[in-house]
Amino acid sequence: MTTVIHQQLRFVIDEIDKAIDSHQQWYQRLLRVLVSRVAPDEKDLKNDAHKSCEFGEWLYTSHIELIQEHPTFVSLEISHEKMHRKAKQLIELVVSDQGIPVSLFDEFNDELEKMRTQFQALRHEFADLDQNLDPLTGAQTRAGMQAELNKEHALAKRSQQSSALAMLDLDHFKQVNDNYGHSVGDEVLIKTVACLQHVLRPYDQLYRYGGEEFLICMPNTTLEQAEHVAERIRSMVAEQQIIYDKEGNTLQVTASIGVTSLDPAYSVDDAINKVDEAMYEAKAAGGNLVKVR
Ligand SMILES: Nc1nc2c(ncn2[C@@H]2O[C@H](COP(=O)(O)OP(=O)(O)OP(=O)(O)O)[C@@H](O)[C@H]2O)c(=O)[nH]1
Repeated sequence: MTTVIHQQLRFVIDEIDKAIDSHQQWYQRLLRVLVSRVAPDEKDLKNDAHKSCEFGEWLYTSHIELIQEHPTFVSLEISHEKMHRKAKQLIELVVSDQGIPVSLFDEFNDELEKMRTQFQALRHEFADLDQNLDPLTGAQTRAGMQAELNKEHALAKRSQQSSALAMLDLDHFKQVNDNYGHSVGDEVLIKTVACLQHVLRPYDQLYRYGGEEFLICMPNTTLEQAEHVAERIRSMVAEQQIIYDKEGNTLQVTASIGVTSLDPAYSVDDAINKVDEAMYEAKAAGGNLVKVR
């Protein structure tokens, strides 16, 4: 699991690096066309020039969930296309021996700058994610959690959108370690995160909060929706069969899950306390339950 996430993140980071590099070279060539009037590349004069550059070819054929719905990637896609359109206009003027209005050149530069900034922001974000992966499960560690939750909290405050938190703790996990061994316990943790990642959306955030405790942040999600997600997770975890020996014998585990909203009226710490209390309420009521606060 970890390897898959790590590889995906590395792949996206490499593509971003290549895109930054290839656009830098592309920009140098464009300047030669605009200043020294050398012949332009035919690709840059096409209406879909943004799809023909190296980055465009990758972007429009890639099916990586991680980037498809990412808000910065969506903005990047827009500024990248706009930038190529402006470049096409500049080249057309030069080719037809006309002067370039300052306003058009400024507009082109603005889009280029926007695109570069978005590339850098994405690169940082993915590199941070990669660095903060829990080596066992592939969930995020707590390292960047507080900052991310603060960001989400501020966004919820500004946009009036509701976000939700869930806390999941495996029931009687110590017994799994005691009865089947630590490596089976590890396998249970890996499988639990796989369940979580199967149910969660790409931009939900999943943190390993403690040994067998996970915190989930679901942006743009109502309390009711979050409860529904938690219920799906609970039943999926409970149904999962975990093989614990060579004969293929299996064990099952259950989880207690608390849910609360990341309410702008309360602090992030208050929300974490509330979701923790809800999780303990589920545990106290016998486990394998979802409780909402
Ligand atoms: N295999 C494995 N075990 C871990 C890891 N991290 C923590 N644990 C174990 O998780 C267990 C947690 O035990 P408890 O806190 O008593 O929780 P519990 O047995 O689930 O009891 P309840 O939460 O009350 O249901 C301990 O035995 C830890 O050693 C890990 O990375 N791998």
